[in-house]
Amino acid sequence: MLAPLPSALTIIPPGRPLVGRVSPPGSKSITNRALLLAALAEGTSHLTGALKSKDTTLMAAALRHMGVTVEEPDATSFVVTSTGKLLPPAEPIFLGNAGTATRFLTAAVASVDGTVVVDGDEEMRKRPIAPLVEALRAAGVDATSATGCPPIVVNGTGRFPAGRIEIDGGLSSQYVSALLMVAPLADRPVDVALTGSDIGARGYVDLTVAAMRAFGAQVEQLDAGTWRIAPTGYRAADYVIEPDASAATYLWAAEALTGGRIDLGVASDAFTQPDAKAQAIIARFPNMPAIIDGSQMQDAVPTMAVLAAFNNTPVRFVGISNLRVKECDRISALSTELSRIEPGLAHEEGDDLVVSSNPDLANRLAGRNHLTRIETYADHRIAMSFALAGLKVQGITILDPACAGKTYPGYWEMLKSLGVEMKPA
Ligand SMILES: O=C(O)C1=C[C@@H](OP(=O)(O)O)[C@@H](O)[C@H](O)C1
Ligand SMILES: C=C(OP(=O)(O)O)C(=O)O
Repeated sequence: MLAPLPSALTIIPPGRPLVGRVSPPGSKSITNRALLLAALAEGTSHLTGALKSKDTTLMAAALRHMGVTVEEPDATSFVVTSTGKLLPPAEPIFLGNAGTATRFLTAAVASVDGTVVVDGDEEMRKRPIAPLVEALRAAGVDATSATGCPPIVVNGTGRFPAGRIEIDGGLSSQYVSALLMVAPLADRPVDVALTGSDIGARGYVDLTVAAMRAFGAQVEQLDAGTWRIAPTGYRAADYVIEPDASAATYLWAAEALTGGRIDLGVASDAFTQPDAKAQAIIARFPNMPAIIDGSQMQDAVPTMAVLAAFNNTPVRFVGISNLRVKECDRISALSTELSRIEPGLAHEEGDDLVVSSNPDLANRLAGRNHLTRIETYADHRIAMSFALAGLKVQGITILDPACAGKTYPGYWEMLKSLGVEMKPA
């Protein structure tokens, strides 16, 4: 048994194709949207296929602190009962390093009648939220953040302001999703309009609109950068959450790297999440393209970057500057940790990541008997993606493997179920 997880885990390359059936957990993005929308709806909503992980547990706990009943009848369901109004919590709401929960709630609590402090952990306190706070302020919400990052203090009046609200989603699409989701609570229509640069991962906004509609919202897209939201509020719903596409990328990559066959029980074209686009690129391994634009599948970049190290030809990842403000600076983390496996295996060029690639990497490093200790920076995706390198290279040792629990608590057990041996280091 791996539980409790050790402080470091060495992956033993299986030396054979990985074959088996794995059900990825529910989508983090959709679970945290559905939890919030159910909390803003009057009545009881049943969410099934949900993710239970650190990020969704923190969202559920925050909603409970604001008067919502969130029950957990089994490992993949939430039953949410609400009056449709969030109440002021007795204490600051703590959201760890959950970007979705922090950004979505910062806007949602503008509908509370009272003061809410939205806070996160040390890493979250470095992740920018100023564009969202500024947009709320310009719309008339009393929201402040001393540092441009959490904590944020929101003094709500019990009503979200109607009218036009402008937002620069260049740094994070979550700001746009956050405003869209609170908008049906106004007493007149709200137009959410993009300013400045386009949003990176537009697919996440599409996910938001789809979830809003499932909970009764009326959203009209006026043009590429403007959405009009009717003052309908939300109604409770029974909502099925699809599996997590970002989690699926590790399985697609494990399959590609080992020449295996892993049945996820869901076709790659059945996902509505943006990261599912990575499947077509991963399927081209070991002939992945020379340039990969990661802007529309940002959370899949760590997976593809580690895979690229074993590709036939070098890969340059472009359109990924937002990766610098995720759980850690992922461009720097990927470059540093790939180069720990072999010096020069990756480097940064501006905000691009260039992976030198070496199809013979596993053979070249085969005789090596020392451990390569991969720093994971409290970032689940760095931990999970570098475990893939351990399927081919001896001695890959993942520090703080428990950080995978942010979105995929069963990750190490899943690898074990496919026959991958791991030992504490
Ligand atoms: O809306 C969402 O569910 C998400 C949007 C993306 O973040 P940004 O919009 O900050 O790029 C993504 O990286 C994150 O994991 C989930
Ligand atoms: C960036 C991520 O998460 P979030 O922004 O929701 O913390 C992620 O899951 O890769």
